[in-house]
Amino acid sequence: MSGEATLPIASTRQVGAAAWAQIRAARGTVAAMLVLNALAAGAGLVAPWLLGRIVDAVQAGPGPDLHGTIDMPAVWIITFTIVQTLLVRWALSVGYRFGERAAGNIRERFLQRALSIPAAVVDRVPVGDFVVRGTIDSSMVATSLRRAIPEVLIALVQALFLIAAVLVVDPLLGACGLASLLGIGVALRWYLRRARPAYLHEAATGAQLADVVTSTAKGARTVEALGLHDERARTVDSAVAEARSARLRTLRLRTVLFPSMDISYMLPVVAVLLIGAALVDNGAVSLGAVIAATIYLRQLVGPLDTLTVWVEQIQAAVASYTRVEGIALVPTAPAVATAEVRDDRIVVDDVYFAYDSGRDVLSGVALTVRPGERLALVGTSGAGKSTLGRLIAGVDRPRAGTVTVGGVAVADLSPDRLREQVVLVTQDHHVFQESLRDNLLIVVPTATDAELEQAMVSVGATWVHDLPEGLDTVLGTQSKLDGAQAQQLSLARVVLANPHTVILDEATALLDPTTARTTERSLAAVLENRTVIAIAHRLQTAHDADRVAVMEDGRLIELGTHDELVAAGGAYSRLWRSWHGD
Ligand SMILES: Nc1ncnc2c1ncn2[C@@H]1O[C@H](COP(=O)(O)OP(=O)(O)OP(=O)(O)O)[C@@H](O)[C@H]1O
Repeated sequence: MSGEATLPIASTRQVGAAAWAQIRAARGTVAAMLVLNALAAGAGLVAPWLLGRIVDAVQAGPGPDLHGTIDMPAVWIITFTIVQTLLVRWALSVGYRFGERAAGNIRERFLQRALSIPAAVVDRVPVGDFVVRGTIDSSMVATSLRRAIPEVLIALVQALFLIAAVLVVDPLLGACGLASLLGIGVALRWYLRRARPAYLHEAATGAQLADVVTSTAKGARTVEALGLHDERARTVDSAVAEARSARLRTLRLRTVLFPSMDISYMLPVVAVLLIGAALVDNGAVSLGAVIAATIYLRQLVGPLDTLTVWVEQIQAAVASYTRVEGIALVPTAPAVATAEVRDDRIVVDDVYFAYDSGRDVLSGVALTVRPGERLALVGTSGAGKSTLGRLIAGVDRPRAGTVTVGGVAVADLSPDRLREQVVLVTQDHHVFQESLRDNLLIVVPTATDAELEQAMVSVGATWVHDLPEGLDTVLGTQSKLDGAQAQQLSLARVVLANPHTVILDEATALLDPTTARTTERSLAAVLENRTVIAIAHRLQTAHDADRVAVMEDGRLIELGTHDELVAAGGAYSRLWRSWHGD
C-alpha cells in the first residue's frame, strides 16, 4: 500500500466551538458554578479587609471598646473563611460533575464518529494515530475537562474579585501592585506562542512511535523471517529519539515558564510594601489599607498559580482536543440510498478510481456481471483487480463512473442492505473476543440459535458441537480458533448475510495447504447458487469460470469465456500458455 493518508486535525476555532457546545448543553450547571464561585470569592475578600480595619484600630491607640473592635471582626473573619471554604467545595463538586459529563460526551462522540468513518478511510490511516487519539488524547481532554473547567473558573472569579478589591482599597496602591503583575503577561505570552506547536509535535511523535511499535509487533514474523531486526530497531530508535526530543522541548518551555511566574508573583507584594510605606509616611493611606492590599495581592498568587498550571495543561489538552475533534473532519459516508434495488445485476459503468496518491489505478472500466455467473478477474500484479473488487463490494467509491446493483449505487447502500447484495471475502477475517453467538449475530442480529448452528455446519464447521459452552463459548479465551476455523466463522457470516454475489480476493492464497483445502470445501458450500467474482491467482480458477475478465494497468482489456480468449490469442492466451509452460 502506498501513500498512507493521515487523519485531519481540527483548528483551535473548531475546538472552541465544540467546547462551547458542551458548556451550552449544561448552561444550568455552569450558571450555578458561576454564582457559587462569585459568592465564594466575595466571602474571601472579607478577611483581609477586616484585618486592615483591626490594624487601623490598633494603630489609632486604645479606644473605649478595643476588645469589641478586635473580637467581633475576628469572629467574622473565621465565619467568612469557613463560608468561603464550604462554597468553594460546593462549586468544585458542581464543576467536577459538569466536567465528568462533558468528558463522557467527548468519548462517546469520538467513538460514534470513529465508527461512522468509512472502512476505506480506516484502511488507509495509520493505526497508531487512531489508537492514540482514542486513548491518550481522549483521556487528556477528559481529565482536563473534569478538573480544568471547575478549577480555572474558580481561579478566574477569585482573581477578578481580588483585583477589584485591591483597587477599591486604594486605587493608587492597587494600580502599582497590578502594574507589577505585567511580568506574568510577558512570561505567558512567550510561552503560549511556543506551546501549541510544541505540544502538537509531542502528540504527533507519540502517535508515530505507537505506530512504529505496533507495526513492528504485528510484523514480528516477517521481521524474524527476513532478518530485519536491525532495520526495525533503527526505525524504533529514531521514533523514540524524535518523541524524546519533542518531550524535552515542552519540558524546556515549562522550566522557563514556572520560575518566571514565581518571580512575577512576588513583585506586586514588594511594590505595594515599598510604595505603601512611603504613602503611610505621608499620611496618604492608612497602614490597614496597605496591609489589606498586600494580603489581596498575596492571595492573588493562589488563583494565578492555578491558572498558570492549567494554561500549561490546557495547551496540551487543546492540542489533544484538536486531534480528537479532527476525527469529525473525516468525510463520512454520504446519506444512504433509499431506492429499491431492482434486481441482482451488477453494472460497472466507465469507472475511474484513484487512491490518495492521485494516480488513476482504474481507468474507464465497464463490466456487467450476469446474475448467477462465475466471473474470474485475472491480470498481472498491480493491474487493479483488488481495487475493482473493493469498488464492486461498495468499500470504495469510484472517482468517476458508477458501480450499481439493481440500479442503485453500491457505495450508497447502508451496511445492512449492502450485506444482502454483495460481500467481499478476503483472508482478513476478524474474530471478536466475544461469544461465538455474538460473533455471528453481528451480521444478522435476529437470527435464531438454530440458524446460527446451521450456518456453521453448512461451511463444514461441525466443531461448533464440540465447543465447551456451544454458542456461548467465548472465542479467544475459552476457545482459540485456528486459521481454518476462523475462516469458517467468517464464511458462516457470509451464509447468514445471504448475499446474491460474493467476491473472493485471496481468500485462500496464504493459507497452508491443509487449511486451504478445508477452507476451499467450506467456500464451495458458500458459493453455491450465488454470483461469484473471483480474483484469480491461479489460472485454473479462470479456466473453471463462466467468463474471464483480464485487467492490465487499470483497464479491462479482454472479456470472454476461457476458450474464446485462448482462441483470440491475446493477453489471456499468453498468460495461459506461460502458466501451462507451452
Ligand atoms: N491502499 C492503497 N493506496 C494506494 N495505492 C494502492 C492501494 N492499494 C493498491 N494501490 C495501488 O493500486 C494499484 C492497483 O492495485 P490492486 O491491489 O488493485 O492490484 P491487483 O491487480 O489486485 O494486484 P495484486 O494481484 O498484486 O493484488 C497498484 O498500483 C497499487 O500499488
